[in-house]
Amino acid sequence: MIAAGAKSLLGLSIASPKGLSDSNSLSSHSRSVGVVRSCVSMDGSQTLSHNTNGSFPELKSINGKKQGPLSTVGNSTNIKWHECPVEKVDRQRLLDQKGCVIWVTGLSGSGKSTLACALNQMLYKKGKLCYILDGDNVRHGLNRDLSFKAEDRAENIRRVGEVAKLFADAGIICIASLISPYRTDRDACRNLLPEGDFVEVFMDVSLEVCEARDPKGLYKLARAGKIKGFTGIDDPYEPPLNCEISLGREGSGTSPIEMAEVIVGYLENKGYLQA
Ligand SMILES: Nc1ncnc2c1ncn2[C@@H]1O[C@H](COP(=O)(O)OS(=O)(=O)O)[C@@H](OP(=O)(O)O)[C@H]1O
Ligand SMILES: Nc1ncnc2c1ncn2[C@@H]1O[C@H](COP(=O)(O)OP(=O)(O)O)[C@@H](O)[C@H]1O
Repeated sequence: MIAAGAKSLLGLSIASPKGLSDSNSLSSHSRSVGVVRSCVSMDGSQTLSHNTNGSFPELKSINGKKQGPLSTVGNSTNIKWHECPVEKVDRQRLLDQKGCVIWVTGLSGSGKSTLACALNQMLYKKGKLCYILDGDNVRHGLNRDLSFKAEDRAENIRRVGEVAKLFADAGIICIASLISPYRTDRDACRNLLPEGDFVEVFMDVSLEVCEARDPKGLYKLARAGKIKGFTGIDDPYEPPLNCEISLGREGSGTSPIEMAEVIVGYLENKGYLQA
């Protein structure tokens, strides 16, 4: 409970979540802060306080850190990374889990979305916070400008990889379920994250099975030439060479729940279901 760790520091009252790391403690930053008034949240607990004029303390002035150099990243010039005293490790303690990305790749109809939902439900029941980035869904908004030609698929994966990285940094278990047909695009997402935090899950389901399922009728349209560049029909799919988890090979008889259990077991073993 946030109130349990509330700090009163020379007039600066900061709600300190259970286990806020000492290295991030705000106590040493309190000197330059003037008169402040605490906020009391709905449950009566004390939260981050603000100055009497209503503004929150200026973190830049209380940080007292030297400013780093300006950078150029892509087309963004003169930009600077801003640090915050509340870091990933603190968010993870709050959630009692470790942020990571479960990247589910496979043909259309291989069961990516079904698995993502089953996994989300299973982790939710264990009190773990997940968020699903599903290819179909993300293309309804953030990536609505992208087509299915190779460079747009690459941009689709790049953006989702970056968003997934932010979710992982938030301490959340992010499940990204996209066809993501190209190895280099998936590997680029892997390389955005610390070692171990990117778990590639391959839905190893044959084209024949996916086509027989055809829940949206897209394979039928692709076979009829009404959809061009459909993955597996007239567009490539490159299966992973070194994924962490491979699921769904015919004959294994794995249901979505059994598949989700495999991933939960993996996360438990690797320590991601605790801070
Ligand atoms: N040409 C073509 N090829 C493959 N898939 C197509 C295509 N056109 C539309 N769709 C629908 O889009 C869904 C896949 O989107 P993704 O963002 O996951 O694709 S990709 O990762 O950019 O390749 C995919 O959803 P899933 O069936 O859930 O995989 C399809 O419903
Ligand atoms: N493990 C499974 N075994 C049998 N059928 C499945 C399994 N997972 C999903 N399905 C079915 O296959 C179809 C495609 O699943 P879906 O999750 O939408 O795949 P994708 O997201 O990869 O396109 C759906 O009709 C779904 O009910």
